[in-house]
Amino acid sequence: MNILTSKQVTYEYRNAVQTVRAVNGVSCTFQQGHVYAIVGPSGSGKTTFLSLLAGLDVPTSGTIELDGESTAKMNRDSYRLNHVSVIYQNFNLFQHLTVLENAAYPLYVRKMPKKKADELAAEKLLQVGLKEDQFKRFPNMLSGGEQQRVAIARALTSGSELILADEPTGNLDSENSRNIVGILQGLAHEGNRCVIIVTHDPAVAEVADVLLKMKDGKLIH
Ligand SMILES: Nc1ncnc2c1ncn2[C@@H]1O[C@H](COP(=O)(O)OP(=O)(O)OP(=O)(O)O)[C@@H](O)[C@H]1O
Repeated sequence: MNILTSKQVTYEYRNAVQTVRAVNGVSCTFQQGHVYAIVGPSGSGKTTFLSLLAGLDVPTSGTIELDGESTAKMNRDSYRLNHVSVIYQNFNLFQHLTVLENAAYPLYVRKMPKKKADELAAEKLLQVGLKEDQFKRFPNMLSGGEQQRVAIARALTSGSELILADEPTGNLDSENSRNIVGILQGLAHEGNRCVIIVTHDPAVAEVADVLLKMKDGKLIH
């Protein structure tokens, strides 16, 4: 079943001197239960397209629909909170919260009792290969790859039906990378989520159910 649809989506970055058309008339559909990899050369518009799907930016023209309803008509905060989980290239962890609190954050927002939220978050942190003695640390006391795994654990606790990830294996060694790819694949195939990954990593592209190739802001076949 289609969960997300991009219809003729275009996005332009504009400033006083120039306009950059980063995404140019992209139409495609995304289904639950599938892993999608968006690949393409640097500057081809992958991250911009992902941020449009995530509701972080609004298309200059065209529409993005969730279950047939235009996201432009929805409250953007509630779209992001209730439907989408994003794993950012730069992790976007809260520096003043511990590793455990970062992973549990989506559950705190949903008013789950702290003890239960922390238990669930701990489970996800262990799943992505973090160790219990790291749970009370702050993000700046972890390596880049460890921070990336905290960001992935946070996406796992959120339970969102859409998981969008920008280079989720970018800072990981091959063993951790395989583990994360397996988790993302499991979320799609067993958890029936829709997983969309922007990647330069051939190992990720290889396991994707659908490969979307971008060039100069367009999807190519
Ligand atoms: N804030 C911005 N202002 C102006 N132009 C931008 C901005 N961000 C990105 N661009 C331009 O938009 C185009 C698409 O960028 P985007 O980051 O989406 O590409 P990408 O395929 O994700 O690249 P990479 O693989 O290097 O991360 C590029 O030409 C880029 O220079």
